[in-house]
Amino acid sequence: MISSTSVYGLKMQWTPEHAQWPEQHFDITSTTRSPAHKVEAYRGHLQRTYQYAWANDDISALTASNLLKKYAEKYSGILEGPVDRPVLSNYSDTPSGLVNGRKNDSEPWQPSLNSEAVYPMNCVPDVITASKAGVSSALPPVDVSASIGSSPGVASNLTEPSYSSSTCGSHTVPSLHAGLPSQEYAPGYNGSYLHSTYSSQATPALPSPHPSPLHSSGLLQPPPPPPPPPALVPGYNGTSNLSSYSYPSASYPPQTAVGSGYSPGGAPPPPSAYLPSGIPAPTPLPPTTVPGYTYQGHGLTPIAPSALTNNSASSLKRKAFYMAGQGDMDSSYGNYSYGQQRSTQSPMYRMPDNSISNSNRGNGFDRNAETSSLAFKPTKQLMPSEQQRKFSSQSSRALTPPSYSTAKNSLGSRSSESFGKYTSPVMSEHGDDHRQLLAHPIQGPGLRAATSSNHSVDEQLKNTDTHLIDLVTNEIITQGPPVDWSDIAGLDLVKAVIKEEVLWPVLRSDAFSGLTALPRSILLFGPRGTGKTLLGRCIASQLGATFFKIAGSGLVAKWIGEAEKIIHASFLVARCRQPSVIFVSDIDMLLSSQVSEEHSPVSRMRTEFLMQLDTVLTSAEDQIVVICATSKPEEIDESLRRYFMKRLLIPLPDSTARHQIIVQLLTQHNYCLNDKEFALLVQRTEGFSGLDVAHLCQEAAVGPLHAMPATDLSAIMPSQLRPVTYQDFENAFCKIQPSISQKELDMYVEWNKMFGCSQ
Ligand SMILES: Nc1ncnc2c1ncn2[C@@H]1O[C@H](COP(=O)(O)OP(=O)(O)OP(=O)(O)O)[C@@H](O)[C@H]1O
Repeated sequence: MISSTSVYGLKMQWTPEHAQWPEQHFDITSTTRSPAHKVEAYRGHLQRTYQYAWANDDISALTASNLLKKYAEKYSGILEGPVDRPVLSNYSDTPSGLVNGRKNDSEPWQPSLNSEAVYPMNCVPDVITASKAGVSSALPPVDVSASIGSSPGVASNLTEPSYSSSTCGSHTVPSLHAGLPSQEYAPGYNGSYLHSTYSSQATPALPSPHPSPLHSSGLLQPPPPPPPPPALVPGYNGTSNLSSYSYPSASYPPQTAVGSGYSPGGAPPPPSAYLPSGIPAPTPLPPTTVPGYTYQGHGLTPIAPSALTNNSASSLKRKAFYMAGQGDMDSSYGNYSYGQQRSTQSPMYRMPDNSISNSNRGNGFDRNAETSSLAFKPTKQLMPSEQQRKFSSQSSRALTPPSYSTAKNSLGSRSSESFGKYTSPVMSEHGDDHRQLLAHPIQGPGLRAATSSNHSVDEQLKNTDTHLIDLVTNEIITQGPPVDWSDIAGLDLVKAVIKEEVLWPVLRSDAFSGLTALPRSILLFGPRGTGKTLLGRCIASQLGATFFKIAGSGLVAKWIGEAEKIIHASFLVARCRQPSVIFVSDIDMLLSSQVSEEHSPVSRMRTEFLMQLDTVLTSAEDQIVVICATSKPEEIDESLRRYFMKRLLIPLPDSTARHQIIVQLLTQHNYCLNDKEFALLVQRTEGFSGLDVAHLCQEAAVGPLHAMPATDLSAIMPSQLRPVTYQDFENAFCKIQPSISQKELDMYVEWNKMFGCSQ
């Protein structure tokens, strides 16, 4: 319903077209609206919206008239005021900008809803009074609107709506008075509930910053507060987020256990930038204090523990698990706390301990797993001086394997301590001749040293029959020129295995000490005369060991009554002459499964041998290697094969080895053979053992002698003999035949497949 009334003689009729009045009267020449103009247009839009609602309500003409009169008086007073102030404007710009409503977009746009831009309302009553007194003429809406330009709603609503309806008035009034500060508020009030930081825009949806005059006069009931807009504050999600904070109430007990900076004395928390003015910042929950986890910040006081949430409790449980259960593994986290020195107990920071026992030194392997853990201990740093001296001094007497020549000086040597450790002082004290024979010819000064560990051996040696010692010294210990690897033709695979698995564990017992199954006993099996004994001598030479050669056949045939004692004495002396290599040929004579009589000499001999062998195998300190050889491995009791950790087949020499053997043997003589004849010799010696080839060469070498008249043999010089020719070998072949049958060879191959350790 459109109502009309007459106010001061003016016939006014309100129509919706009035809402478009600002646009009709503004001097809009530019198509690009200034910010001010945009705001005014938006305000006009809102005004029209609410005015339609108001216009549809029935109000009395008297009410409309009174309201219009009242507003006319107000605004006429303002217009006639002495100072042209942007009271009603949302702009804090110059008046010129207010008048034309233009503002360049490039110019800074200042919000009006701040304390500086709002004109104090204490001047309004004055101007109203002055208006009542001197100005009675009603101003046309045009003039009023022009003066207040930015408030079309006011200009077009000089006739106050009825406000009888609370439904529409509740929204209309705030919009009408958005820029009208009330004198009921303090001058400093900026008209906003929000902090000045966030009140950058005025929006109709905002709750009324202050009650309208109609509210103050009781004409209107205070409208229910509208819900706050969700996006009033950029980056701040309304009040919903605020609810998640623990706003301390007035009675909130002061935090006494928070660190500095959080007002431990109960002072109010500093205001937060994201909170309205006057509202203290939410008191942060005190950080949880983990038992055992000393969180000590720099300059912060300890934080009292608080109840743990499920998540934090689970996290602490995991941390406690790692701290307790896996402390050994990664205790660097669990045991480490701020302000605490890194513990040396942690393997991560554990420094090499030079005070570890000698048994753990030098080999790079730490037997004490509990203490070593994951720490890497450089071998060089932990190599004790005594170990270095031990192996550096071994070069004086040990022959290093040729292929390991680079290690010869550093590793292929033995110290005097190692020899002296097991050298019996009895030999030097008593001065017995037979005991002096026990001394190794190249053993050196180590014989004069003695340690407490060999006292038991010395006592046993004292109690041993001197006859046995003499026997061992004269018959068992074999002295001779050292044998080099190059002296053994062929057998490359066997030699490599022996070097790797027999020699080095003895030469570097420290490095191989962690292994429990060191091959201290090996079995060489194969045809006779293939170099088994030669290998034994070579091993002893490379180790610088005393070589004990015990012939099983001789024990049984020659010393059957004393075989048991001879074996005992041999091992006893071997312990005194370490390192020692005990070579037992024809071991099948001792370990044959055919021995059935329990208390026979052979049985007792075997028992003694196995007992001594077991002692060697279980002793970590003895440097004794037992090498047994047999050409009848199939006769060894199968229950005793386990005593030999390595069972190596020593086959017949191949063509290359035979050629090498022939050359080696002929170099001692004057011979005349071309390559073709050498090739024929190699070919014709197929199936010969090394010993057979040696016999062939010996037979061929005596050919020149056989050609000499018997009368000249007594006076002829070796240089006068003719050279050995191929014809001599032809003659030798008539006498020397292969000693190994094909059947035997097949047996070795089969046995090697079943029990051998090499192919
Ligand atoms: N591989 C070889 N290289 C050089 N010479 C060898 C080789 N094999 C055997 N001989 C010669 O044969 C001889 C006998 O060798 P050796 O005694 O080592 O054989 P064996 O296998 O021990 O014999 P048996 O089983 O009868 O004891 C050696 O002195 C050597 O001259």
